[in-house]
Amino acid sequence: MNSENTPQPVVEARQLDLTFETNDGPVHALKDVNLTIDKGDFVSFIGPSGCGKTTFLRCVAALETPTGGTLSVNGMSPDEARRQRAYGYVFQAAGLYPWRTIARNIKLPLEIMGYSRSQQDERVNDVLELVDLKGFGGKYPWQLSGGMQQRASIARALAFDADILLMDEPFGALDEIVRDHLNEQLLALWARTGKTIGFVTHSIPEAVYLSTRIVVMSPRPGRITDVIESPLPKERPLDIRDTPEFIEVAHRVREGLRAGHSYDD
Ligand SMILES: Nc1ncnc2c1ncn2[C@@H]1O[C@H](COP(=O)(O)OP(=O)(O)OP(=O)(O)O)[C@@H](O)[C@H]1O
Repeated sequence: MNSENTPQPVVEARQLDLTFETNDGPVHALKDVNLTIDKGDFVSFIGPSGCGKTTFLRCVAALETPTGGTLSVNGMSPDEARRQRAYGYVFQAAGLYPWRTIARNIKLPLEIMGYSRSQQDERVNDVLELVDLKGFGGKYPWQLSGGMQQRASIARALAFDADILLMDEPFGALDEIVRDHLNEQLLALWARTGKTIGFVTHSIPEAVYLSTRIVVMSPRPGRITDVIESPLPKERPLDIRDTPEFIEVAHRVREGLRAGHSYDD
């Protein structure tokens, strides 16, 4: 059998639990989370506020420590995977340093890691090209639009050429037209690089348009209520959103969200 077709698990969560102890008592952010993300998957996490989407991504990135269950990333503990630079992380806000040019923002983690000047320049050129920002390395963040800044922060997360990209609502603050454009570019980047992507969103169309699998979550305690395998082809022009297949998947996601939603909050 072709090894390309054999799923290779990248993230494996089994009975994952995380309870935060707070002054108001324990908060059960994740309960019994079982999920496998395979190499090359594009997995979106969707669910109401507080259902643990960010917490799950942060566990994968070793930014939080689960209180129960097991979690492995590339067959290692999340901590080991972090030391090996297994992933890049894109936050909700672009978070670029205003006093550094775009190129020097991207270089910062590479400088800290001791990359040579020529390696840094090479990586910066490569990632700026990947996010379609060639020629903007010398600009300061304030000289770029919000969408371009968010692309620059994706470029920074790609600087190490990690196989896994974790993205926490990266386009949430952008208007819909810009978001559509970035969604298209992200899909093209994913197709070109074959990276494994974990993506948090509140938008049903965004989740359905981007993902190979959609993980629907529900709060109190934060848990997975549905995992939807997308039947859509890998090639996805924006107008795929008008097809019956797309509308059907979106409908299933909406039903899943409704089932897990309490309107009493
Ligand atoms: N460091 C923390 N200490 C205490 N409670 C926390 C902490 N981080 C998250 N929580 C709580 O854990 C729950 C899950 O939070 P999380 O941020 O993962 O949700 P989310 O689904 O990403 O929400 P949103 O869509 O609003 O970003 C929430 O009830 C939140 O208040």
